[in-house]
Amino acid sequence: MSFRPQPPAPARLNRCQLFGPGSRAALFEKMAGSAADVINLDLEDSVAPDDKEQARRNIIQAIGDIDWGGKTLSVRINGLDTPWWYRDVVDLLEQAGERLDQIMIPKVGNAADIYAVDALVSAIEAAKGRQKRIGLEVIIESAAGIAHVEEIAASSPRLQAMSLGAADFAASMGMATTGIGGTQESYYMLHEGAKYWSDPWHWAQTAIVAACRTHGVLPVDGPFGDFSDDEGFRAQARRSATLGMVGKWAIHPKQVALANEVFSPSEKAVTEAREILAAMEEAKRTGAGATVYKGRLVDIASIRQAEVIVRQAELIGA
Ligand SMILES: CC(C)(COP(=O)(O)OP(=O)(O)OC[C@H]1O[C@@H](n2cnc3c(N)ncnc32)[C@H](O)[C@@H]1OP(=O)(O)O)[C@@H](O)C(=O)NCCC(=O)NCCSC(=O)C[C@H](O)C(=O)O
Ligand SMILES: [Mg+2]
Repeated sequence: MSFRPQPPAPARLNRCQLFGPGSRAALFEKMAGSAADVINLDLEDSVAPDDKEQARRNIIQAIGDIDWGGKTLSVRINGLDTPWWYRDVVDLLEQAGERLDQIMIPKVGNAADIYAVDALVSAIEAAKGRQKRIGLEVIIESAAGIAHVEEIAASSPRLQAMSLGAADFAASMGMATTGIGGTQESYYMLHEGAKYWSDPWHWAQTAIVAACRTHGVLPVDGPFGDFSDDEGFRAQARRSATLGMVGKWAIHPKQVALANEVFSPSEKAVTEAREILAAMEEAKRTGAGATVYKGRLVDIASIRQAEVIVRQAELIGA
């Protein structure tokens, strides 16, 4: 470990972030009743320009009126290149109640983007005497965002989570696809006449995970567009979980259970992790730094790996 220890990410569940347009207020109660850990009420790309003001009013009212239970409640504001974002922040913080937990900033390109929102949020919190400090989350979904991912992860103590937005990311990078996440037909290796598909999202995901883990931020996989393809969603989510991401967005309620399934450690994984910790306790007692568990090496690094799984299980209450 470096002299500067790795800070822990926020200790809360973030297995699934369920999105819904702020212009469809009839969905809000259903979102609140879902099994998602995080709710994202959207003011950005799922809301048509003519509906922006009504969507903002709907969200402000729903934050106070609806029982959101123990969920993290987040609102995605409009991008900083639009005329709407400052009014989103001002109205939300001046008019919405204390139940709001987080603001999501889309299409961030550098640390200054977060600084701008942080400054506005800080001023309104002080002026209005808001008691709860609002958290921020960001979407990496542009070439500039991924190029500056590390400074973005380090940008503000308010920053809680960072997602990959596959749709805008693909557009900004000029990727030859209209797919939102998942396997891309043309991204394959050819070996002896057989195709082997590769993962075009992998490098961006690992860059996000590394930046987030360095600065104590939760790394999250964004949307999977084809909500009729459960196995495609599972495969994408399993790759993300294997890389260190903690959860995934749901753009339809049927994706919530899939995300919760993938991002909750299985009973078998939790049992193994606890057994590894017990085996290492026993090894330490006898002065050993390594031992054998089920025919394979486990050592002090295995303790840290097992602790990740056990901590997650404890958050879920498993
Ligand atoms: C995708 C949808 C437009 C589909 O809506 P709909 O046609 O109403 O779906 P269904 O008829 O299949 O709905 C079945 C029941 O589920 C309820 N429902 C639908 N959506 C939601 C929801 N989001 N939360 C809770 N409940 C929902 C319906 O009311 C039906 O209920 P019932 O009649 O009682 O059975 C819609 O799902 C939708 O709008 N999804 C969210 C879209 C969104 O927010 N997009 C923005 C995030 S993705 C993005 O921005 C890209 C990203 O930035 C990037 O760049 O990658
Ligand atoms: Mg987007």
